[in-house]
Amino acid sequence: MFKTQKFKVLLQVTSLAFVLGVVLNLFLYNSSVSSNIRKTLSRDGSGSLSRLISDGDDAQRRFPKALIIGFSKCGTTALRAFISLHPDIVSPLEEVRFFTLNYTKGMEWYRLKMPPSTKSQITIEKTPFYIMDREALERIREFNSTIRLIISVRDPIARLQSQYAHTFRNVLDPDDRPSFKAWCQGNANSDHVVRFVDYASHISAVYDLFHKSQVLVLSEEALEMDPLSVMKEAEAFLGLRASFTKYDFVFNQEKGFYCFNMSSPNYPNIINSVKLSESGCIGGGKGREHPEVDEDFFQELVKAIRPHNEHLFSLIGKRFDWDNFKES
Ligand SMILES: Nc1ncnc2c1ncn2[C@@H]1O[C@H](COP(=O)(O)OS(=O)(=O)O)[C@@H](OP(=O)(O)O)[C@H]1O
Repeated sequence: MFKTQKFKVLLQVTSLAFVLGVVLNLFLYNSSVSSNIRKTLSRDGSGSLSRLISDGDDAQRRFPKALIIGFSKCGTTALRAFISLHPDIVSPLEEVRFFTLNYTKGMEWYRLKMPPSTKSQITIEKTPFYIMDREALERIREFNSTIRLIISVRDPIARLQSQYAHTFRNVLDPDDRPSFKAWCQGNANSDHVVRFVDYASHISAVYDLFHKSQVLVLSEEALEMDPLSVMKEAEAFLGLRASFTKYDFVFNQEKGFYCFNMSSPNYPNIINSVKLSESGCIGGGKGREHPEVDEDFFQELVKAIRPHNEHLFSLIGKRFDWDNFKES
């Protein structure tokens, strides 16, 4: 009898020790997961810790559910940066170029390029060259046929000027670089130039592969003039809760475009995931001076490009009132 009681006590003590051990282990495991997340975040700075912790510890690197696929020189950097203000968006700082240059590195390589996110957040990646590459678009469809795609377009002549300014950004002496006209005609022959700004042909390829409802086409001009409206459009398109406000953006006279308002409640969401100047503007050589275009060549470009613009407007069912194409 005495022996049985002793055995029971022993059994109870052992069970208690076992339960305590399990609880302690779970606690240690959880704190190590949290500290791993913290370390990951502080190392790559690619997400807001407070956002993740407040949403529980389900943070992990997840594949993008939305992509900004083009067009280069159409405000895609500002677009990605502004969207990242949203508390339910995370996005890698750099262009990953997975579906073009890095495809052979494999899906796991791609996933590990993404910042940690919670289940309720959406990861967005921007690589503006995807849209110019049919094979990349096919790979995206194979990756996720229901993915959301965001495309920004711009006045085609302004885009060409922006590309020229970017190409020769390090050639300071004008004698050392071709004129804008020579660059358009030589470096890239006229057909090539028209193809570069023929948004319709590239967007048609997107519509061949994805349902139109998965694709949002925005304009760089709208983003420049009224980022809040563009962000609200993107927010609705991505099915996000309404979080953008007029306090998120401030117009910077010196830069000539909207920058981040560092006092807005959403501002902490982009710290470390966007490269900013001290004034809260997007750096990286945006807003370079555009080259002059000689009048005859300008008219030639307008004539060659206008039909492609009309094709674009009928394809996407919306018009852009581009300065260089206004009928006088
Ligand atoms: N708010 C804000 N901040 C910074 N930049 C802005 C903004 N809105 C539009 N833009 C215009 O974006 C143009 C650069 O486009 P991208 O970012 O797509 O260029 S890139 O392809 O990634 O190099 C760049 O064009 P350029 O002015 O020709 O340099 C910017 O004018």
